Amino acid sequence: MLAARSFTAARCLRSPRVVSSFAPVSQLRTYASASQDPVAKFKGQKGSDGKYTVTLIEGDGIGPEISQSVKDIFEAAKAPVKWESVDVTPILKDGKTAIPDDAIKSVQKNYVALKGPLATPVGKGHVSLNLTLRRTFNLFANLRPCRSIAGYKTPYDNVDTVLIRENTEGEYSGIEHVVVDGVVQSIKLITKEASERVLRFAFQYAQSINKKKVRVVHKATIMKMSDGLFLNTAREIAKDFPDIEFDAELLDNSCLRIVTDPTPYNDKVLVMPNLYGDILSDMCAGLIGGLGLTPSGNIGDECSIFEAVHGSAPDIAGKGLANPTALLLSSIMMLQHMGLHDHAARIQKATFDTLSEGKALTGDLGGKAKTHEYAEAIMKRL
Ligand SMILES: NC(=O)C1=CN([C@@H]2O[C@H](COP(=O)(O)OP(=O)(O)OC[C@H]3O[C@@H](n4cnc5c(N)ncnc54)[C@H](O)[C@@H]3O)[C@@H](O)[C@H]2O)C=CC1
Ligand SMILES: O=C(O)CCC(=O)C(=O)O
Ligand SMILES: [Mg+2]
Repeated sequence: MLAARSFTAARCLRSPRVVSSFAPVSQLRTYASASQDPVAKFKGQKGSDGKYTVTLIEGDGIGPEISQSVKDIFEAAKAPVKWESVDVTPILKDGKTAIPDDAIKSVQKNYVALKGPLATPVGKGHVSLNLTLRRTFNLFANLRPCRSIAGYKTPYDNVDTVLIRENTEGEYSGIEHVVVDGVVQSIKLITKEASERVLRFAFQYAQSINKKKVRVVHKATIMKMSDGLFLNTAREIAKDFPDIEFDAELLDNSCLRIVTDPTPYNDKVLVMPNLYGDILSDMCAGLIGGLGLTPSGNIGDECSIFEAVHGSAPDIAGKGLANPTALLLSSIMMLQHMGLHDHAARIQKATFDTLSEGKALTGDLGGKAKTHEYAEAIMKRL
């Protein structure tokens, strides 16, 4: 018997219309009732000025620069969004790193946030605020689509991977301690409940974008109990989705095969524990031109936070060199999630047209344009 809080197939998508190459998240009805449906929620949120308030966490490093581009492009596109900027400088609560209350209230009130990258100190210092946000809001699935950009040449022209990463536990549970001097233990926590939640999301998502296969990526050969639980839960969930073909592959083999030829992965949704998804999503970004291009959505039942796959890029921060596309595509996923499909489609078309024209590319894509010049080229097309 699966956990009582599990989602049923009846709660999943009702409208499988795919409107864009990225994530039509709003078409997934993983919500118990219409009152929990994000699109219904957002309709109720429309202000008297016709705009929706969205929480904005600008982030560190290149975060403010790429956030500015998104804000400028949204304004030029007349997207009905009002930004509510919040500070997530961590506070200590009962000796643990926590997000300030004002930021939490803002995301809870608005149901949706766009987030720039947040830097995590290596070793000593606060724990990852990215992971803290995901756990704070129970954002159980991290959806990371990665698709070739038409006109931008890479060794593969037709990459179209969709990776879904368990987002609240696994290797990133943050449970570490010194056993004795010189011996440290780090616990990989896998629960059936969290596994079931993200796996069911993966099957529903596959249906919504017309992918016929779901593949679990794992190392249950080595981590027999933890990855074994994830894999066995997947086998159980798969029975509820007879129209979707299910299989499994070992992580190391997946890495080899994807970089050798990603094409066989185009008809699949890949779902996996936290660490594997973190690594594989950067690897997939490398197949299409780098981290400047890949978006993501942290999806929860109550609220969702959209962000790029990349980090704060300290090596190029403050120089106007950052590519804002990844955050912009994340904001397009966010608009789709809110049911604002027309605005999403317009901004997406202007972005892809600018990229394929190739005249105003940022340095990571071999161009000379500054962050704002690339953004202006997109705005001219709106
Ligand atoms: N979700 C998040 O907020 C994430 C935060 N981080 C944090 O970011 C910090 C830096 O991590 P790194 O390992 O350096 O990874 P990173 O993703 O920040 O950068 C890796 C490489 O990609 C380039 N790059 C990344 N985004 C780019 C963009 N938009 N345009 C052009 N080039 C771009 C960087 O210049 C760098 O050479 C760390 O403190 C890490 O904890 C890392 C990954 C995700
Ligand atoms: O939180 C961090 O420092 C890194 C997180 C990360 O790499 C990711 O979410 O992809
Ligand atoms: Mg990462």
